[in-house]
Amino acid sequence: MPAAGLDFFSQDKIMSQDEIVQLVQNFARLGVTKVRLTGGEPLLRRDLATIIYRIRQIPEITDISATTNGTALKYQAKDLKEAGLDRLNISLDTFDPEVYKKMTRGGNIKHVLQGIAAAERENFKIIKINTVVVRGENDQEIMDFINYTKDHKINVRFIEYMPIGQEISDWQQEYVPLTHIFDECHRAGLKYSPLTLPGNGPADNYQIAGYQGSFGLIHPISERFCKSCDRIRITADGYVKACLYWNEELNIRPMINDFTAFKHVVQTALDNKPLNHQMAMKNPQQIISPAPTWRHMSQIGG
Ligand SMILES: Nc1nc2c(ncn2[C@@H]2O[C@H](COP(=O)(O)OP(=O)(O)OP(=O)(O)O)[C@@H](O)[C@H]2O)c(=O)[nH]1
Ligand SMILES: C[S@@+](CC[C@H](N)C(=O)[O-])C[C@H]1O[C@@H](n2cnc3c(N)ncnc32)[C@H](O)[C@@H]1O
Ligand code: SF4
Repeated sequence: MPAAGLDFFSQDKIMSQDEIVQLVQNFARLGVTKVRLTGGEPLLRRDLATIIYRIRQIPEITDISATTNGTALKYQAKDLKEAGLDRLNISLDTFDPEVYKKMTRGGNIKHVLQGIAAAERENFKIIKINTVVVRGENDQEIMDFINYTKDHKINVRFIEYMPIGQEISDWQQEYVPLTHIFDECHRAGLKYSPLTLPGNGPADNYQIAGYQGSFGLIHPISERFCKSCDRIRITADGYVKACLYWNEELNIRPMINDFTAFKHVVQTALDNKPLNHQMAMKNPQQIISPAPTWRHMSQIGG
């Protein structure tokens, strides 16, 4: 979220429930089997559970997950599970209330911890915590997160800070290579082994012997995973965004009820998708320019 905040879209600008469900049906016809509801903040949508329930009725969709900041989860975890949500990823970058407040620009960590506890009670297939490691902010807490996995059946994923949007100018100051986490484990004498978990994302997962939970590394910068990228993003206002780092967006909202035109837009977005984000990293200003479609990470959803 940028320091200056963001305006909420007006109601007519975001896709309706029927449009979202039809959009997923179209993607199911094109072979998509997995859906993630992210944000913005998905739990701000009052009809989220109904959307999940309706997506659950699409036979081709075998995996429904959501990524949330967790603050409203204590009220909604049960409904989301009952609606058919399989998996939940919750963002938590720190255990320190003051650092949390600073990193989230005013958030209250108590609500998130209550949300995580509510989710744990609901028996989701898996709960993951997303922790973006930012130099000088939370990189001192890596062992706290590792230790958290001892008694929590949760997968903590350390994510390399990615320069998206305005943050791009100073990203190297914020960035911590994730090999640092292995160093910390070695220093603490902790032995870890690789692990396979439910999920479709790019994380490499590990578990420390005897711990209930596990940890994962998502390293878009130090070790690119673009070669295996099979994700396509649709923004809340109905644009196809084929790559996190790519500025191009195609408006698919007008084609939702015209499958041939819909398919054509998806194909065009995929044809135009960059091979990888190397160029963006090398010379970001050239690629991610403040074009009309330019968005912050908090608007794309990861
Ligand atoms: N550059 C890049 N980063 C990604 C991509 N997918 C996920 N990430 C990073 O990983 C973070 C967590 O992603 P989530 O959307 O919570 O889930 P995931 O790990 O991809 O998916 P699952 O493994 O299915 O849980 C995102 O916020 C991004 O920082 C990708 O395709 N490209
Ligand atoms: C952008 S948020 C959107 C969903 C939801 N509002 C939330 O807070 O989880 C999705 C994920 O993106 C990750 N993220 C945000 N900014 C990032 C950055 N600059 N680099 C890498 N990951 C980032 C967060 O950890 C979060 O888990
Ligand atoms: S192609 Fe884009 S979205 Fe896919 S992994 Fe690479 S940077 Fe991420």
